[in-house]
Amino acid sequence: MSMIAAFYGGKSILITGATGFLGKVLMEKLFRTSPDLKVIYILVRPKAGQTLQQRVFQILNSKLFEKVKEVCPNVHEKIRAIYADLSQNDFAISKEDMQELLSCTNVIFHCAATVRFDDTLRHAVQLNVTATRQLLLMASQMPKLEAFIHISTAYSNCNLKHIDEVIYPCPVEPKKIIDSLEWLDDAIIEEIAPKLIRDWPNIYTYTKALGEMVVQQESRNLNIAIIRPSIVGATWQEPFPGWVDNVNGPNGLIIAAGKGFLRALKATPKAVADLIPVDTVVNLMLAVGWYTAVHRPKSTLVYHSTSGNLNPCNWHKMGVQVLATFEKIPFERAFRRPYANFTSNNFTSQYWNAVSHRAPAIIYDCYLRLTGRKPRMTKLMNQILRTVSMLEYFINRSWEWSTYNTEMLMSELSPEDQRVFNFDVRQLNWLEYIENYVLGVKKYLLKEDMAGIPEAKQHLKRLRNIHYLFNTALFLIVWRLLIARSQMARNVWFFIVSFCYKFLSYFRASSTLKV
Ligand SMILES: CCCCCCCCCCCCCCCCCCCCCC(=O)SCCNC(=O)CCNC(=O)[C@H](O)C(C)(C)COP(=O)(O)OP(=O)(O)OC[C@H]1O[C@@H](n2cnc3c(N)ncnc32)[C@H](O)[C@@H]1OP(=O)(O)O
Ligand SMILES: NC(=O)C1=CN([C@@H]2O[C@H](COP(=O)(O)OP(=O)(O)OC[C@H]3O[C@@H](n4cnc5c(N)ncnc54)[C@H](OP(=O)(O)O)[C@@H]3O)[C@@H](O)[C@H]2O)C=CC1
Repeated sequence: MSMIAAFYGGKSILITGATGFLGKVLMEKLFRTSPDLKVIYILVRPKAGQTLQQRVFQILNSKLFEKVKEVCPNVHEKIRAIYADLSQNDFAISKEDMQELLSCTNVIFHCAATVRFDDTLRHAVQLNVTATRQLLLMASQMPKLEAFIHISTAYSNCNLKHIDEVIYPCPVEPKKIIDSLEWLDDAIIEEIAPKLIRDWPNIYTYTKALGEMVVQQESRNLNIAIIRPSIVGATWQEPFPGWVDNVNGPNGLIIAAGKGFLRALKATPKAVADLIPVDTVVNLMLAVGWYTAVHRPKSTLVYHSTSGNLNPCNWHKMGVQVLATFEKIPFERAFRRPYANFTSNNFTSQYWNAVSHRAPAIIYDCYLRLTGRKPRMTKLMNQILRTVSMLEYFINRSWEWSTYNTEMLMSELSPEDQRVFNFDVRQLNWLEYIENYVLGVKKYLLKEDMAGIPEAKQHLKRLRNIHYLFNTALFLIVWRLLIARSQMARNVWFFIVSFCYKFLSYFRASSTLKV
C-alpha cells in the first residue's frame, strides 16, 4: 500500500495554476492514485471566451484524463472550480468560496505564475510575488492546513553557478518592491526594471527569486516546502509517454526545428540540457506534500527537481537525437529539411541567422507575393528568432544544483512509494525519452496523424531535390557572373575544362588499347 496515496485519501486539496502544464499533470496523478480524495479546489479565471466550467470540462475530457475516468468515474464531482484572478486583491474570490477554502483546505500546491520572460515587472511581481504573499496569508487562516507546497524554478538563482537547496536573499526586499509598485507609474517601473533585476537574465527568474524570499519571510508557523524544477518537459511515463500541451521552452523549438524553420542555434553543445519530465516533477511534489505534512520538518526545505547532476545530457546529444527522430517521424508540411547547427560563436550564429533563417524567409515571401498571396514567413521567422534569443541564456551555460534533500526524500519512501511516485531521474533513458517527446509534440501539440508520415517523408524528399536544384542553379549563376567579370575565373575555368578534356581523351585511348 502506498503511504503517499493513502495520505491524500479524504483530503481537500487546493491547487493554483491547475489549468497550466504542471497543474494538469498534478491533478491527473492525484485523481489516479488517490481516487478517494475528498475534493480538489482549483482557482481558475475565465479565459479565451470560456467559462470556468467549460475550461474544467475541456481538461477532464482531454486525452490526459482518459485513465482517470476509469479509476475515478465521479471525477467531475470531486473537482471544484473557484472563480479567482490571482492578480486581484483577495484574488477576487467570493466570500462564500473564501470561507469554504479557509475552513476545508488540507494541502496547498501553489503552481500559478506568469512564466513569460518578457512580462512587465508590475504584472510579474503581482503574480509571482504579491499573489504568493496573499496565498500565504490565506494559508495562515486555514486551521486544517497540513502542508503548503510552493513551486519555484531551479533558475530563480541562475545568477549563481552552484546552487544549493537553500533560499538565497535578493538585494532588494520584496516588500519594498511591492510597496513601490503601488505608487510608481508604469513608465518609471519599466525604466528601473533593468536596474532591479541586475544579473538575473529576465523578469521571470527575478520575480521567482523574490517569491521564494516572500515564502521564507511570511511562512509564520506553516509547514512549507519549495520545489525548484529545471526545464519541465513532456511526460516520461505517466499517464503515457510524450504528453505536452504548450509551446513554452523546448516545445516551441522542437516544432520550429521539425518544421525546418530553425536550422541553427546559438548553443554551447557541451552545456548541460537540464530537462526534467513533468511527471517526475509531479511525483516529487506529491511526495514532498506527504513528507512535509507527516514529518513536519523544522524549517522550510527546498527540493531541486533537476537532472544535470544525477543523469546529465548535453545539448549536442539532445539535438542529435531530436534530428534522428525527425528522420523516422517527420512533421508534416515542413518548410525546409530539419537540420541542427549548434554554434557558440556570435559571428557564426549571425551568419547562420542571415543565410539559413532570414534569407529563405525573404525568398519565400517574394514567392508568396508573386503568386498573389500574403507574405508571412519573415514575420514568423522574426518571432522564432526573438523566442530563441530569449532562451539563449539557458542553452549556453551549465549550472550545478545540489540535490541532497531530494535524495534524502527518495530514501525515506517505501519501495512501493518509490515505484508509484518515482522521481529518480537516474532511471531515465534520454534517447528513448527524447524520441517519445518529439512524437508527443507531433501528436498532442501539432495534432498530426501518424498516417501522414509517408507523405511527410515524400515531402522531405521533394525539399531535398529543390535544395540541390537551387544550390546548383545558384552555383552556375555565380560562376557565370565570375567568368564574365574576372580573368582569373576564366583561367581557372579554362584549366578545369582542358583538364577534363585530357582526362577523357586518356580514358578513351586506354579503353581502345584494351580492346
Ligand atoms: C538548431 C535546431 C535545433 C534542433 C534541435 C532542438 C533540440 C531541442 C532544443 C531545445 C532547446 C530548449 C531550450 C529551452 C530553454 C528553456 C529555458 C527555460 C528556463 C526556465 C524554465 C522555467 O523556469 S519556466 C517556463 C519557461 N517559460 C517559458 O518557456 C516561456 C518563454 N516564452 C516567452 O516568454 C514568450 O513566449 C516569448 C519568448 C517572450 C515570446 O513571446 P511572444 O509574444 O513573441 O510570443 P507568444 O509566446 O505569446 O506566442 C505568440 C503566438 O505564437 C504561438 N507560437 C509561439 N511559438 C510557436 C511555435 N514554435 N510553433 C507554433 N506556434 C507558436 C503561440 O502559441 C501564440 O499563439 P496565440 O497567440 O494563438 O496564443
Ligand atoms: N514549465 C517549466 O518549464 C517550468 C515551470 N516552473 C514553474 O512551475 C509552475 C507552473 O508552470 P507551468 O505549468 O509550466 O506554467 P503555465 O503557464 O502552463 O501555467 C500557469 C498557470 O498559472 C495560472 N495563472 C496565471 N495567471 C493567473 C491569474 N492572474 N489568475 C489565476 N491563475 C493564473 C494559469 O492560468 P490560465 O490557464 O488561466 O492562464 C495557469 O494555470 C510555475 O510556478 C513555474 O514558475 C518551474 C520551472 C520550469
